[in-house]
Amino acid sequence: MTGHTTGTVPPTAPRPEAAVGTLVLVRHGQSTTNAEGRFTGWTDAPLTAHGEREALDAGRQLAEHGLLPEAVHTSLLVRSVHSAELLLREAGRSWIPVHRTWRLNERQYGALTGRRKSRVREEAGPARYRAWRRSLGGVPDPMPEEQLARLRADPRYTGLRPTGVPAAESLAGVIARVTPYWADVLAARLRTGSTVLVVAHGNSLRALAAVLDGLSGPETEELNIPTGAPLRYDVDAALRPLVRGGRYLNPERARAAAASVAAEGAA
Ligand SMILES: O=C(O)[C@@H](CO)OP(=O)(O)O
Repeated sequence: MTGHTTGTVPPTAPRPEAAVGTLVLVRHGQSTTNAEGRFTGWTDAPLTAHGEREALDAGRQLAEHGLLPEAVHTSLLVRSVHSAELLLREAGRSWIPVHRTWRLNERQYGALTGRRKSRVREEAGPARYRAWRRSLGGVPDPMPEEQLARLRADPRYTGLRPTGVPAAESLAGVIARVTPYWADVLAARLRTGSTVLVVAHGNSLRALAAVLDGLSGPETEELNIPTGAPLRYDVDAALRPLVRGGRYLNPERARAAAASVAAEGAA
């Protein structure tokens, strides 16, 4: 594994003039369940070798663009934690402060957790499958009790009491839990002129983008975020993105990969 060492530390690139802070969003690298085409949600799935390479590559891209974060925010799920570690090692920024929160966790996919997307689509039909997967309000059936009890007993979720781990979530629910983290933590850091990195999940990042860009329901439904592709948002003093939707550091790769995410389950 390579990494930047003293002497090869890349320079910080200047921000566009109107920008106050920079937010970089990265979805974790490919996980084993992504590779198998299964819903993952709040379960822990390790990165595949390909996913590790994606995380390293994201770190290289950040370094090449002089995008050097001053802090990183991850979920409590290991695919996000490990991706951030690999990325930061490669970017020469392993030493920056780390903040972890359940608010950035993937959507709780309830009864769909662990199920093959193609099978669910076949059983439920494309319209219900799409509503569960991409609409704002679609909530899958609750997670079976035993599985939910195990998740609720996980020490990493002690901080969630008294409301507890949800049995299933809609994207609107994810937006509701991500919004306070945006307003109280991320926005506050960006206002001080920081470059802030968030390494999280397809749906928690869709939620964050929906808040940042003020996306409509249909726009949110169309949004798909590929693994390991850094998405840069420069924000002005009112924390509005200078470019709506942000800019992928590698737009061509990101466009193709987002189309594959959208098509998951249909092949
Ligand atoms: O399975 C999941 O938890 C998510 C992200 O991988 O899937 P989807 O993209 O279908 O929302």
